[in-house]
Amino acid sequence: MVKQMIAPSILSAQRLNLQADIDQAVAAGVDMLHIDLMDGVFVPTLSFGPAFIKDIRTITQVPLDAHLMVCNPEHYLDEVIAAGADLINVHVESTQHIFRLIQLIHAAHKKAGVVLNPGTAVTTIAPLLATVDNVLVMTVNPGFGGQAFIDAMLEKIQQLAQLKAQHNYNYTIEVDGGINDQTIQQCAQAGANIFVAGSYIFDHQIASQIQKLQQALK
Ligand SMILES: O=C(CO)[C@@H](O)[C@H](O)COP(=O)(O)O
Ligand SMILES: [Co+2]
Repeated sequence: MVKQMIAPSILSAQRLNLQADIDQAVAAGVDMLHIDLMDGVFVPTLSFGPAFIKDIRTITQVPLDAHLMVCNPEHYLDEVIAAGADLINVHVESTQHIFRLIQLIHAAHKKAGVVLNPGTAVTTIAPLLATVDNVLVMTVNPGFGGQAFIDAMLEKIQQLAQLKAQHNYNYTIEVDGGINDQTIQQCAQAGANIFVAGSYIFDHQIASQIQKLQQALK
């Protein structure tokens, strides 16, 4: 049985009080921190760049999950690797050479994930499933925190779980967007193992929100 992991998305944390928010999340026992890189082109918003991952690396030992929402992810990969990300998630829609990127991430001894926008079918990444360590299913349209979970994504999670069981693949299934104490249960039942939550955690009392998510997974 794969471990269930909670990964707060620090996009929703207080920027001017980030270290305190991260410390609270880590003290509450989260498994990973999720960092959204946005370039204003692949998604209409700007967020953090690779240098930011490096800064976060200096304040915590918790594994770092880099979610690249950028065009030409190959331009940023070396920097993201050097910054200390542990899992690097690349959108299949963002590059013509997803396989090469997965190979480069593996060559750097990092975990490689492929991300699917809500409109992208699982069949698109069928040739990658034997190779990747993680499949990230976007459960909202990427670009913003605080959006509502798209229910139709549950079927995608189920498909990935079925394919994994059928072929004995090794990837984890991560969900990102609209995760709360209800949707986390639906995703877990569908077969997801890594749960990213931003606004649900950081818009309220951090420790108690994390506890509610942990409780919902029991
Ligand atoms: O990648 C993204 C958004 O594009 C996410 O990681 C968000 O940060 C999730 O925020 P919530 O939906 O949980 O508020
Ligand atoms: Co994300």
